[in-house]
Formats: sequence, structure tokens, C-alpha cells
Amino acid sequence: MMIVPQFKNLQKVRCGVLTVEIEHVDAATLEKLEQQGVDCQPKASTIRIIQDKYLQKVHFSRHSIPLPKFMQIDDLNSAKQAGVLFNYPLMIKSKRLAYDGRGNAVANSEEELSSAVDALGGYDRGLYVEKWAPFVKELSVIVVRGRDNSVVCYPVVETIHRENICHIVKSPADVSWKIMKLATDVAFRAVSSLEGAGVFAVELFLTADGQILLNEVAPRPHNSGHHTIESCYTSQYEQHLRAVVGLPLGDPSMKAPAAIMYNILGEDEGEPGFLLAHQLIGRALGIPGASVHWYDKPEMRKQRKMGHITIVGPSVGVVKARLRSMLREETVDGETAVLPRVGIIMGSDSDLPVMKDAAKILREFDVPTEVRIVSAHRTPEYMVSYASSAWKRGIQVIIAGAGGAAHLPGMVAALTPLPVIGVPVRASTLDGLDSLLSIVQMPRGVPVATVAINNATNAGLLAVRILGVRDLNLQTRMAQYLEDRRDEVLAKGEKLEEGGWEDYLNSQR
Ligand SMILES: Nc1cncn1[C@@H]1O[C@H](COP(=O)(O)O)[C@@H](O)[C@H]1O
Repeated sequence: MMIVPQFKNLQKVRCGVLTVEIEHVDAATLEKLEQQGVDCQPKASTIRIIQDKYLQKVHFSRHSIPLPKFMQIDDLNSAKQAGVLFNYPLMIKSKRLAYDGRGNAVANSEEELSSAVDALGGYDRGLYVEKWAPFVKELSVIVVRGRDNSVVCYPVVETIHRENICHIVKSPADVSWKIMKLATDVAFRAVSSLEGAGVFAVELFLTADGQILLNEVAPRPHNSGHHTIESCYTSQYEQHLRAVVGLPLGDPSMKAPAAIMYNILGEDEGEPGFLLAHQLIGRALGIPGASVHWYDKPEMRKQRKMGHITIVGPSVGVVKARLRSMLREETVDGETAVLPRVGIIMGSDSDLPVMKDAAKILREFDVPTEVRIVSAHRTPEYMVSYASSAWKRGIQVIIAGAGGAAHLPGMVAALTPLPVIGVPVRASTLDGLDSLLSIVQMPRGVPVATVAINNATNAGLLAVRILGVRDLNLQTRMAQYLEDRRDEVLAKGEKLEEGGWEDYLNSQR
């Protein structure tokens, strides 16, 4: 096939590499090539996906994969005569060269439908019409199939579009585990119903009633997989090559807990556009975990994809905050507010003299922390909103202290998937035994790691150890902390041995 001479020896592999090349051929060149008798519609069905989305959809519906309702339209009048009722809004799509908002149009009325058909180049262009899918989120799953039919799926990501162009990709998607499983299942089945080795990006709609609909399949490395370069053990590009040449597929899982990919879209034409993009890149270079990819396209146009920036970090909240800082949103006096990783909460300000010890430890380890008064009995609504939003805000561990009928740690643990450490605070009666039992006696299924009465220091240290599981720096500092404590005790022992117990006690007075 002439279009992709550099991949001649891969011709027998029906793979996405060929389609990438085809997609990069613009409409005029394609036409010219066709006139010269070049076969621009190769036989491999993976390639037909781009050439003929209608065929692709028919193919999928046979495999009962959930799709938005669609039909091919050759002529509006004959469709109407045949009794087809259009429910607006509708999505009109061109079967060829429809990408990045091109070749698509939305029609909200019959008049808009005819103008949309005209705008897309008329019926001869090959159009089909789709019922507007009322999605709440757009998701994408990169599925890879090797030549030996082995398949791996990358984590489900959420794609956020600006004027129909992918703008931001969040990995992992902010959806429930159940939706992740469903999305992966639909993507897997969609790719299983196609032929070919390589990377397939499966774009999906999540509807308000929790359904996953298949939108499109791009049989190639995809914008929704760019983040994998930095955030996954095997990038989509390496994976694609492994797949098409027949090597074992790599590990698709994330090596960073969270990533956000931000497309650098042209903000303006020409020089002013370059200037804005370079300012953004300048800020990105100062953001921890950010990697800049500049495509070096010679011309700058509004909304053109000029490059992308991937930000990785220890939590979704942290990468979101880094993105906001890069975009100059939510900054205080030009400085980004550092996002807390630990939340220390307590039932009353009377608990603060005890709970401050946890805050001191976290400060010693440079762990950003927030301290709040949250009472399970006096401010129950606040407790619910605090506990249920904490993990989305980037909090990774909650330390909750309370005295008496100390229900706070347990109730918070019931409302969050984060680890909760309970601190029984000794109130004025019962020596804190009441708090200890209220916190430690949790029912099966909702654990609270309970420390000793009034021992908020241990709560702080335990939080550091939990964070240390994915933070080598903290883990090393914790090892140092233990060594320092050991040396302290050994020094005391030496002093006691040298001077005797009386001197030792006198020196302490
Ligand atoms: N269990 C509970 C619910 N709301 C506050 N408390 C606890 O009641 C004790 C006494 O609170 P105060 O000093 O405000 O009366 C504090 O230890 C506080 O955590």
C-alpha cells in the first residue's frame, strides 16, 4: 500500500499503525490518491472503522454492545416518507474524516438538520444520524490486543472537551468502581468484535442512569492515552509496537496514583498564539510532576492541538491543584495554596490540647495538614459533608479525636474509603475508657485504627507511615525518626551508667 511505505513489511499485520497514517492524509490528498487508483480503503476491518463509522456501528449492534440510536441518512425526505421520526437534538456525523469536532454537527430542529447536512458537504459525503446521547461524562478506555490475541486494558479515563475538542483527560476517571468495571467490559467487548492487533481507544458515554454507551473506536494510539507516557508502566506507544510486532504486552497499570493530561490548544492565530502557549509551558516547567510535549507544528491556529502537558502526582486532589496552579486559578497572592494530605478533626476545641500533638508530628514531617472541629453530635451535617468529600479533595488520611460518646471516628470511617485513625480523648469523667471503647469497638466492615488514650502523637506517626507506603521520602524519614529515638534512649542509658541514678535524677530537676 503506497500511503505507508515505511511500514511495508508490516502489511500483513492488520494494525492501527496503518490507520494512523491514513488519518493523517487530508481529504484533498486522499481524493488525489484515489484518482490515481491507490486503494485508500484497505480491506482490514480495523481500517474501515475510520472510513465507515456506519459499518462499524452495524457491526457492534450485532454484538449487542450498547450504542446510541443511529441510522444512515441518504436523503431526509425519503427518510421522512419511510416514517422515520426524528427526535431532536440529533448528532449528524460524516462517515469520513470526522475528528476533533470536524465532520460533526448537532441539529436541534428540522431547519438545523438541513443546514447541518449542507455544512457537512451534503448526503453524498456519506452521513449518518445519531440520537443525541444525554451523557453526564465522556469516558475512554485504551484496549490493546497482541498478535497472539492477548488483551490488556488501561484504567478508565474521563475526557473533558472544549468546543468538541479533547481538552483535559483525567486518569483514573472520577467514577465509581462499578462504572469503571462496566466501561472496561463494554470497551473489551467492542474491541473483541473487531479484528486487528494494536492499540484501540474506545470512547464511551456515561448516562445519568448509569449506562455506558459505546461512542467511537479509534484503532490507534489516542489523545486519551497520552498520559500513559508518564503515568503508566507501559505507554500506549510502546504497547502499540509490542502488539503489532508480536512481543508480549506490557503492564498497563498506573505507576503514579493520579494523572491529568492538558492539551495545549491554540488560543490565538500566529505569533500571539505561540506567545500564550509558551507562557503556559513556562509555568508548567515549574509545576512538580509536569511533563511538556510540544509537537513543533509550524503553524499556530485557534483550537489546534499544539502539544500537551501531563501532570502526575500522589492523589487526584494534588494533580488537580497543580493544574489549577499552572492555569493560574485559585492562587493566593500568586502562590498556590498547598493541598492538605491529612485531615485532623476533633469533636470540640477542648480536644485541641491533645490533638495538637498529631499536628506537631505532621509538621515535623512536612506533611500538609488541615485541622477542623467536626462534631458527630453537634454538627452532624458538616461531619457528613466533610467525610464524604475529603478523598476527592486530596486528603489521604483522617485523624479523628473525640471524648465521651466518641462517635466521630467511626461515623467518618463509614462515610469515606480513606484510612481513619481514632484518638480517644480523656474527658472529665471515666478516665477516657468511654472514648476508647466507643472508638475501638467498631462493627465488622468499618475499621478505625485506634491509638492509646490521648496519644495523638502516635496518630500522627501512623498517618506518616500510611502515607509512606507510596512516598519513599516519608518512609525514609520515618526510618530516621526511629533511629533518632533509639539514639536518644542509648544516650540516656549511657548517661545513667556513667553518673549513676542519683546524678541522673538531679540533672533532670
Ligand atoms: N462526643 C462528642 C461529640 N461532640 C463533642 N464530643 C466530645 O465531647 C467532649 C466534651 O466536649 P466539650 O468540651 O465541647 O463539652 C469532647 O471530648 C468532644 O470530643
